[in-house]
Amino acid sequence: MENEWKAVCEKLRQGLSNGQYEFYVATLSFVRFDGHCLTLGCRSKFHADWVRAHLSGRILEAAQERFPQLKGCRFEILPQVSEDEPQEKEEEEIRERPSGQLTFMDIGQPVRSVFNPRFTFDQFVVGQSNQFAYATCRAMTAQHGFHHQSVYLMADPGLGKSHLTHAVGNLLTRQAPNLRVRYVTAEQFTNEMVAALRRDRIEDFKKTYRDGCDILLLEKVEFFAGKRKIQDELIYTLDELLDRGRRIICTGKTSPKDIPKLNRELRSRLGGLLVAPIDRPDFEMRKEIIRRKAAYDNVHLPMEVVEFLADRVTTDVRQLESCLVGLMAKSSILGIPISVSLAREVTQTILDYLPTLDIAHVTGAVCKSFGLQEEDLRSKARSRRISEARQLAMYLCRKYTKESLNVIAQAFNRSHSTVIYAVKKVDHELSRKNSTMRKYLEHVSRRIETRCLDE
Ligand SMILES: Nc1ncnc2c1ncn2[C@@H]1O[C@H](COP(=O)(O)OP(=O)(O)OP(=O)(O)O)[C@@H](O)[C@H]1O
Repeated sequence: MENEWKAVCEKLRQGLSNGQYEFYVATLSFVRFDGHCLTLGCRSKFHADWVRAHLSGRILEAAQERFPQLKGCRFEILPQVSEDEPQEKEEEEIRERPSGQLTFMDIGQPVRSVFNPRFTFDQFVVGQSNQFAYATCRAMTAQHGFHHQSVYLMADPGLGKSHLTHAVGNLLTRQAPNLRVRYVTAEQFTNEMVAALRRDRIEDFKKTYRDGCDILLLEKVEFFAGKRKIQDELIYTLDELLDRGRRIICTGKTSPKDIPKLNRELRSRLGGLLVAPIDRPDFEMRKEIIRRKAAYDNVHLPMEVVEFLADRVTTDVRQLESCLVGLMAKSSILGIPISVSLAREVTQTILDYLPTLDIAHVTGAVCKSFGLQEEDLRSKARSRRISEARQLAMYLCRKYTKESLNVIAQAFNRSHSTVIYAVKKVDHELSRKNSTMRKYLEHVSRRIETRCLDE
């Protein structure tokens, strides 16, 4: 049975960030499976609460593949026993403790909704980068709205496509329980169709999607690339739905025209939806996202920690969330307060997929962004543009590389006190409202991080 649980963990690993997996799933222990209920052990109430709030649906779904007949899961908070205490004593203590103190039911019932309860409009932070996407999704849920256009949400991973799609699903199923809202990923759609073909039930499959659906939420359409037969079926389904005035949300990482191996008709159907792009959040939005997510978990974060995280994690919101989750977990599990130094430790671990950067990476990215040559940064030139670029480069070398102040100073042909001054100056500029330095920083950081990911 434990091996079955290990397989479930592997499955869960695929959908989670490293941080979430290591902190929350790898630390769960298999306790028992009684034929209907899977009991898992947690290390603390925080651990159990968090898993319950965030992972319950996923765990149940993944475990049902391995534990047939599984109806629900139960979480027990395992007592922290020192290693030299005998096993029997531990078991006896557990038996003696009133059950209410030791365990609490979690998932218990089968999942009622496919929609993640955390993904609501209230929990979605709106800013310049996602305003239009938010508005189009909101309009879709307006009860007396005149504007019910179908939408194609387009964004890089981790920027909120699923969040908005689930928010529509959550709200519509609450507002109008009789509305048939069908949520499916392109992969699930494909699997269902293949299974229907195998079982000679393709007519049922078509009915489900064409007749049994008022709103179709279809995620990650790039999965259809190269799957001709599935694409043909999808075209008919989309046509039927749109002809009947049904609403559709599709999501994808790129514009439909850039999805490879998609047939022309499907490309044009998807391209005909209202395309709503989502861009990366800026610094202020990232701060608000962190604040709101921490507040949701009833965790107070000092402002300097919020700013540290928003500054350090610029790639996507999922990454930001992983760092926050890791930070809250580490603080709770170790029983130490949340601080910038703890945040630094956690982000380092979580972001260490970024290869170690050197000074050349950083100066290369700065020069590209500012249209300068590397010699300009080392030269005596003091024009405003070169000075700003040089100071930013020094600041980013401190942020991204492990080099000492002296090594950085030498690389720029300067003294180590000049580097300290540059870092302070950039910090000061960043703290100003509407700081231009912040824009430069975001631009160059993105260039550096994207380059890392490509390597
Ligand atoms: N504007 C936002 N406000 C609050 N949370 C956000 C926002 N954007 C993204 N998130 C959070 O970031 C995480 C990743 O978002 P989501 O799963 O929606 O990304 P996605 O674009 O669907 O990514 P993928 O293409 O990898 O599936 C989620 O936990 C989501 O709640």
